[in-house]
Amino acid sequence: MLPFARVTVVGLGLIGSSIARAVRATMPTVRVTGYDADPATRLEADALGFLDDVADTPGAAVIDADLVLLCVPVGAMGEAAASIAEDLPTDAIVSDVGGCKVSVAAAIRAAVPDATLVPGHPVAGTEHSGPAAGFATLFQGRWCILTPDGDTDPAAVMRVSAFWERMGAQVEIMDAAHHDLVLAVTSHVPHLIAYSIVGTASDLEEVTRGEVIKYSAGGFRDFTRIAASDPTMWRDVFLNNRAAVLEILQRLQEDVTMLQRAIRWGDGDALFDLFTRTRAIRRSIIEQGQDDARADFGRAHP
Ligand SMILES: NC(=O)C1=CN([C@@H]2O[C@H](COP(=O)(O)OP(=O)(O)OC[C@H]3O[C@@H](n4cnc5c(N)ncnc54)[C@H](O)[C@@H]3O)[C@@H](O)[C@H]2O)C=CC1
Ligand SMILES: O=C(O)C(=O)Cc1ccc(O)cc1
Repeated sequence: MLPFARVTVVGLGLIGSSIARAVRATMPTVRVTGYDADPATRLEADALGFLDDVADTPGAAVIDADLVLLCVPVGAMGEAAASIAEDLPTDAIVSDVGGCKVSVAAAIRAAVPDATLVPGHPVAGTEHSGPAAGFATLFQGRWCILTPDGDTDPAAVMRVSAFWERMGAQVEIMDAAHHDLVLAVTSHVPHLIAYSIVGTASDLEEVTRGEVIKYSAGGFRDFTRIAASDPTMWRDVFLNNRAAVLEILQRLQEDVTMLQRAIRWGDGDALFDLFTRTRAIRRSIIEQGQDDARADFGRAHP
């Protein structure tokens, strides 16, 4: 039996449009309605044809939904939830896909205090955004982390889990604060490092931009992919996962200082030991089958 019959996606970008496509591919009898605050995006989504209906207002989009998925930037979650509050059916489940969970759950909860809320985060994505960038297989073999609070109806959590599993994801239930710390280490700070190194390279006066592009082989090229990620989305992630990101950045700074000392004092053993340890981590990721040509990010254990 299907967990939901009428799903509404609010925010029709990379993730929202991928969910709509994945539902069509894996649960073809489920009706998917979409809404986006940007009229041009609504038109584009309609033309791409991955929805059964494109609504003109948020209220019309949710009026008979049994699952509403908020797929907007983290900083817009409260506003998006408020826009559906009046028309949300009392028995509908509200979920989201935001990359940080504590602040997002609080913003949604404040806007729809009586709704059944099952916050989520599919740990799957790309550096692209918008409705044309989505694809039906995005969540296959990837983790989706759900962060319900202790009071949430377990049946609602099970239905949202079943929904993600149908789309090929593997579900993990986690405390929201723990999610935010884990993702700060594995996703948020790595993105910050990429934004930072690509910015530094392009600012260097003695190296022309032309040379940066011409000689961007290997590692630097990988950083430029990450640093091409959506500016609105990532600004919001950093502003909404402040404490965890700052804690991990502090640790990183200490570790970089240690490397700086090792280089200054010619301590080759310290460098060699660290590089040996990090190589083993990469190898264990590959052995566990988490590597992927598209992106290494968030592949579920087999
Ligand atoms: N991009 C990625 O790789 C991943 C993103 N996420 C999360 O998914 C969410 C969406 O990200 P993307 O799909 O990549 O962004 P996107 O930029 O492709 O799409 C976001 C859409 O939300 C719309 N929007 C903004 N405010 C709105 C509002 N108040 N009401 C209705 N629509 C509104 C925008 O017009 C845009 O079309 C973010 O919270 C992000 O943290 C989660 C996993 C991966
Ligand atoms: O493209 C990549 O490498 C990513 O890291 C994708 C991604 C971006 C944001 C998320 O919250 C989850 C996954």
